[in-house]
Amino acid sequence: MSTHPGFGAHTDPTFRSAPRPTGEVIRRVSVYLKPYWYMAVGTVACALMSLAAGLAYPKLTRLLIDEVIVAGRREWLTPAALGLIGAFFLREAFNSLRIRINNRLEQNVIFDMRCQLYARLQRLPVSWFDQRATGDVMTRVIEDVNQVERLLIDGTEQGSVALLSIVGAMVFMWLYSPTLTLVALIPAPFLVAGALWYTLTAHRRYRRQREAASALNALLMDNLQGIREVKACGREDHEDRRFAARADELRKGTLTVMLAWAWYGPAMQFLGALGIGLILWVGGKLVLEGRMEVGQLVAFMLYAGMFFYEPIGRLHGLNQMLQAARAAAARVFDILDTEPERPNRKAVLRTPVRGEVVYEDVCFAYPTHDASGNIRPGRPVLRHISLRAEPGQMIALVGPTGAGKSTLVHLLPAFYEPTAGRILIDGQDIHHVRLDSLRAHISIVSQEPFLFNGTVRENILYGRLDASEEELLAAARAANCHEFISRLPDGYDSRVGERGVKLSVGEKQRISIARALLKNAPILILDEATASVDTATERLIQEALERLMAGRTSFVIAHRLSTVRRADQILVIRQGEIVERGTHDELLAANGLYARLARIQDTRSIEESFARLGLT
Ligand SMILES: Nc1ncnc2c1ncn2[C@@H]1O[C@H](COP(=O)(O)OP(=O)(O)OP(=O)(O)O)[C@@H](O)[C@H]1O
Repeated sequence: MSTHPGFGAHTDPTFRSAPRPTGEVIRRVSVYLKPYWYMAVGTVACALMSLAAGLAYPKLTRLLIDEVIVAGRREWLTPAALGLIGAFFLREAFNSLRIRINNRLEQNVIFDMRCQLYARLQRLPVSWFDQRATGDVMTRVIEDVNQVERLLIDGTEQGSVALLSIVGAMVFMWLYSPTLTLVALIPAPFLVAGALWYTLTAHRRYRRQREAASALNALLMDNLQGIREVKACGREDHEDRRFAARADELRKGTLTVMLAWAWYGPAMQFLGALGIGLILWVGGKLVLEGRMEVGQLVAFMLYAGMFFYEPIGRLHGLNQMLQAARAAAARVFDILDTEPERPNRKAVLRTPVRGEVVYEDVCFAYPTHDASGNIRPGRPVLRHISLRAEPGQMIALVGPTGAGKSTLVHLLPAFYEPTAGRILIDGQDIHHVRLDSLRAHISIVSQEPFLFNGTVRENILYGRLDASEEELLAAARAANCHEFISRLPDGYDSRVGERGVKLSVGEKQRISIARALLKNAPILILDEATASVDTATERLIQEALERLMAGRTSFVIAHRLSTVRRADQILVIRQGEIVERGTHDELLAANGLYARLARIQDTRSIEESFARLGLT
C-alpha cells in the first residue's frame, strides 16, 4: 500500500476560519431577515397561535377529567371531547401555515445570502483564488450557507416559541400549584450546566467536521478535473485510497459531533423525565392528601411535559444547530469580509482608448501567506520593468520558462497589483481606474483557452453579450472557425462540453479568437499556443490572429521565432528583468542573447532554445 499522502493531503491551517462570537454571528445573520420582516412576523405569529391552541389542551383535559368524568356530567362529555379535538385541529392548522411561510422565508434568505456571497467571491483578487482549493470554496457557497440559514430561521422561530412556551407553561403551572412548580424546576440547574458544556466545547468539533467536508470536496473536484491524468497514470486504486482517507476524516469528524450529542441529548431528556417523576411523586402525595384534584395533576404534568421540558429539549437541539451554524458562518464571513479587488475606484479610461501602454519601473512579487495567515509579498518575480508600447504596436515577449512573461502581462488587466512602479494606458495610471472600465478595453487569448460548458454560440458571445447574429458570424469567419462550426451536428448550438473537451486545441483557440474579435478591445494580450497543431491549422490560426491584432496594441508571449520577427519591439526577459529590447534586426545586430537564440532556433520553441543554451 502506498504511503504517499497525495496532493494537498492536509487542510491548509492558514485558511482556517477563526471562531466568531455568537453575538456577532446572530447580529450579522439577522440582517438578512430585514427585507422579509413581515414573513418573520407571520411565522412567529402562526407559531404563537399554534402554541396558544396547544396550551388549551391540558386545561380542557383537566375539565374533562374533573368536571365531566369525576363529576359524572355525561351531557358534557361530547362537547368537551370535541373542544379538545378542535384545539388540536387549530394547533396543526396554524402549524401548517407556519411551515409554509417559514419555507418561503428560508429559501429567500438562502438565495440572498448565496447570491451576495457569490458576488463577493467573483470580485476577490485572483491571488485569493490562487491560494484556495475550488472544492473548499464550493462547500462554503453551497453547504455552509444552508447551515447558517438554519440558525437564522429555525433558530429565531423555534427559540422564541420555545421560550414563550416555557414562560406560558410556568404561569399555568404556578396557578395550579406553586409547590409542584418549584419541584419541576429542580433539574433546571443541571440542564443549564449541560447546555453550557455543550456550547463551550462545540466549535472545535463542528470546525473539524466542516473542514473535513471541504477537504473531501476539494479532492473530488481536483480529481474529476484531472480524470485523464488519473487514468493515464493508472492511479485509480491510489485515488481510491486518497478518497477513502479524506472520507474517513469526515466520518471521524461527524462521529465526534454525534458522540457529543449522544451524551448530551439523552442526558438532557433524562433530566426532563426526572422532573416528571418528581412531579408525580410529590403531586401524587398532594392528591392523596386531598390538596389537589387528579385532573389538576394530569394537566400540570401535561404542561410540564409538553410545554416546559419538551421546549427545553428543543432549546438544546437549537444549541446544537447554533454551534454548527457558528462554524459555517465563520467560513462564510471569511469570504464576505475579504476586501474585493480595487473597491471604491471612480475613474474610467478616457475613450476612445488609443492603446498606448507604458510600464514605469514596475516590480512585482506574488503575495504569500505566513503561518498566521498574514499576507506578504513573496520573492520578486518582476524587477524594474519599464516599457512603452505605441498604439497599434506589437510587442513580443520572449524568455525562458518561468522568466515572468505571463506575470508581466497579467499586471495590465490588474489580475495582480504591482508592488512598485506604475502602469499607464494613454497616460492614465490604471491603478486609479475602475476594473470594469480597464478590462473592457483589454482582450486576452490564452494558450489553453477556457470555454464554458455551453454552446459554441454562447462561448463566442461571451465577448459581447448583445452582439447581433451578423456580428457573431463575421467574428467567427474572421477567426477562421465558421467552417468547422458549421460542420458540427448542431452548428453554433453544439455543446462544447466542460472546458471545451469536445473540441480540439486548435478549434478552441479559434473560438477564443472569435470571442476576442467580438469584444473588439483596443489592447490585446496573446499567449501563443505551444501545442503542436498541424501546419494547415496553424496557418488558419495565424491568419485569425493577424486579423485580431490589426490596429490593436498587442502583447504577445511568443513561442515561435516567426511571430517574433514581425514584432515592432521584442523584449527579452530573464529572471524578471528585461535584458534586451529592440526589433529583430536590431537585436541580431547587437549580437547578444537574442542573436544566439535566433541562430539555434529551428523548429523548436523559443523556450526550448533557451534551455539548449543553458539559460533559465
Ligand atoms: N500564481 C502564482 N503564485 C505564485 N507564484 C507564481 C504564480 N504564477 C507564477 N508564479 C511564479 O512566478 C514566476 C514567473 O512565472 P510566469 O508564469 O510569469 O513565467 P513565464 O515566463 O510566463 O513562464 P512560461 O513561459 O513557462 O509560462 C515563476 O517562478 C512562477 O513559479
